[in-house]
Amino acid sequence: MTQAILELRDLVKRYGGLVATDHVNLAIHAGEIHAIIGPNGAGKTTLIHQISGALAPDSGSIKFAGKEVTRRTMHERVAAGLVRSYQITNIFRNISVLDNLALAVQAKNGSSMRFWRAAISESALFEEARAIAERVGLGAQVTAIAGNLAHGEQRKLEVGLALATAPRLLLLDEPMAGLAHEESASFIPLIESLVPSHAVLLIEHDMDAVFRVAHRISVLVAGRIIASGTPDEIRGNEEVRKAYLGDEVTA
Ligand SMILES: Nc1ncnc2c1ncn2[C@@H]1O[C@H](COP(=O)(O)OP(=O)(O)OP(=O)(O)O)[C@@H](O)[C@H]1O
Repeated sequence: MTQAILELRDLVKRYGGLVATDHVNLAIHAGEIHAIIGPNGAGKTTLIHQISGALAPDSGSIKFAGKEVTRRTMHERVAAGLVRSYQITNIFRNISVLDNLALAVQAKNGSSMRFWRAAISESALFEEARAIAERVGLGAQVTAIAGNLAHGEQRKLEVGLALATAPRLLLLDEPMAGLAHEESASFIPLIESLVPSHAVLLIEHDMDAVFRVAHRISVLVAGRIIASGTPDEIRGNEEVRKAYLGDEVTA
């Protein structure tokens, strides 16, 4: 097994009397797609907020790439390569796909002055932006105004914006929510293509997609991880069936 890129130890988050994250221990390995599934209200969003840095845990620790990041800001985590892909809200809707990506690449590189300094750096910027557009399947839409893209294409652009920050671990929070069937289907190869160059932590309600793309799955119920394993192991786990899956993935 490769080394863990992300390690959660005894993570706890309470909302008043409710324990939304109940002593969670979890290791995500470099190059893997790791999905977290669980019923509504299980604590998936709360967990991903703590990993991204949007929410501070009450106790426990988060280690990323061997370093303690529990009290690090979201910005510091992004700089270290721990990046969450936001749903659409990140996109500048009035500019092109390529300009959106170029701005994200520029942001990663720091100074806004650098953008104007030399033609060579500007062309390198757009070259990188174009490569990312290709990578997320938007190569033919680079000149399109982002706000005019179809919903599924905007989701792909969001992933592209996250990729522009050169993440080591990408947090994908329900990337397929609200997508039509064909749009979801075209998202699956995109998620698969992110590894092994990036690790992916996926939260997704579409069980068919999860069981297809994930290398490992952790099941969260009432704030606790009740099982972690390969899709086959999770499918065959009695406790998981009883607590959550039922007959949903018995095929
Ligand atoms: N800010 C908050 N204050 C109080 N309770 C909260 C808060 N945010 C979430 N909760 C509660 O914590 C529990 C976990 O919520 P969370 O949104 O993390 O679950 P989830 O697994 O992401 O659910 P879903 O799949 O429906 O999005 C739920 O019982 C929820 O009602």
